[in-house]
Amino acid sequence: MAELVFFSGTMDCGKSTLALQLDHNHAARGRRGLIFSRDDRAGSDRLSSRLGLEVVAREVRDDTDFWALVTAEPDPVDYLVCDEAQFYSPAQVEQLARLVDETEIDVFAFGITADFRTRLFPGSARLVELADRVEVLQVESLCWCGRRATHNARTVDGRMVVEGDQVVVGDVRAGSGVIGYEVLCRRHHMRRMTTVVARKQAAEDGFPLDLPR
Ligand SMILES: Nc1ncnc2c1ncn2[C@@H]1O[C@H](COP(=O)(O)OP(=O)(O)O)[C@@H](O)[C@H]1O
Ligand SMILES: Cc1cn([C@H]2C[C@H](O)[C@@H](COP(=O)(O)O)O2)c(=O)[nH]c1=O
Repeated sequence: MAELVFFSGTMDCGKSTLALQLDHNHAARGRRGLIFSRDDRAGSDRLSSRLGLEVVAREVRDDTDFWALVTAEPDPVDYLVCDEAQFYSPAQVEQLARLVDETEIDVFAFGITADFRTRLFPGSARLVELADRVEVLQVESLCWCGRRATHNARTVDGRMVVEGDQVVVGDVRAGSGVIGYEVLCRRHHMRRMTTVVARKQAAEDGFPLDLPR
C-alpha cells in the first residue's frame, strides 16, 4: 500500500541527506523515482545536502500540478521525493495525496514544520493533516545550551529577528548583515537568546561561555 510520509525536523537536522539516501536505496532496487524541490539553497532544480551531496531535481513552482505532471509521465513512476515541502501550497500537497491514493505512488516529503515565528507553513500544515505518517528525524540538531533544538530562529548578525516575510531562503551559517538562521530549544527561542546573545550576556555576568563561533 502506497504512503504519503512527511519527514520533518528543524533546519539542519539531515532531511535532505535522508531524502538522497532514501532515493538511492529505492533506485538501487530498480524503483523509478522523481525528485522535486523548491528554492533549495544551492539554486533552482537542485536537491542539496550539507554533507556535500547534490542532485538535479525538478523545481516546484506556484503553477506546478503534481497530478498532471506525474500522470503524464511516459514510464511508470514508483515514488516521489519532495524536498523543501514546507514551500509547497496546500493544493499541491492535496495533489500528492491523490497520487498516493489513486495511483499507488509512494510520496516521501521532507520539510520544516514551522517558520521563524513558530507558525506552521501552509504546506506543512496540510502535510500534517493528510500524511499517513509524520516522521520526526532521529538526528537531533542541538541548541547552543545542549538541549534538543525544536525551533528555527531567523537572525541578522546572530541576533533574532521577528519581523519579515515567511519565506526567506537562507542557511544556518550566514555572513554579517545577511539573514541567517539558528536552531534553538523552545526556551531560548522564546527568550530570543541566540548563541551571540548568550555569549554576550555570560561575558557581562563574568562567566564567559565557551561556545563555538
Ligand atoms: N562536516 C560534517 N560532518 C558530519 N556531518 C555533517 C557535516 N556537516 C553537516 N553534517 C550533518 O548534516 C546535517 C545537515 O544535513 P542536511 O540534509 O543539509 O539538513 P536539512 O536538510 O535538515 O537542513 C547536520 O545535522 C549534520 O548531522
Ligand atoms: C525558519 C524558516 C526557514 N526558511 C527557509 C530557510 C531555508 O532556505 C529553508 C529550510 O531549509 P533546510 O534544508 O531545512 O535547512 O527554509 C524560511 O523561508 N522561513 C523560515 O521562517
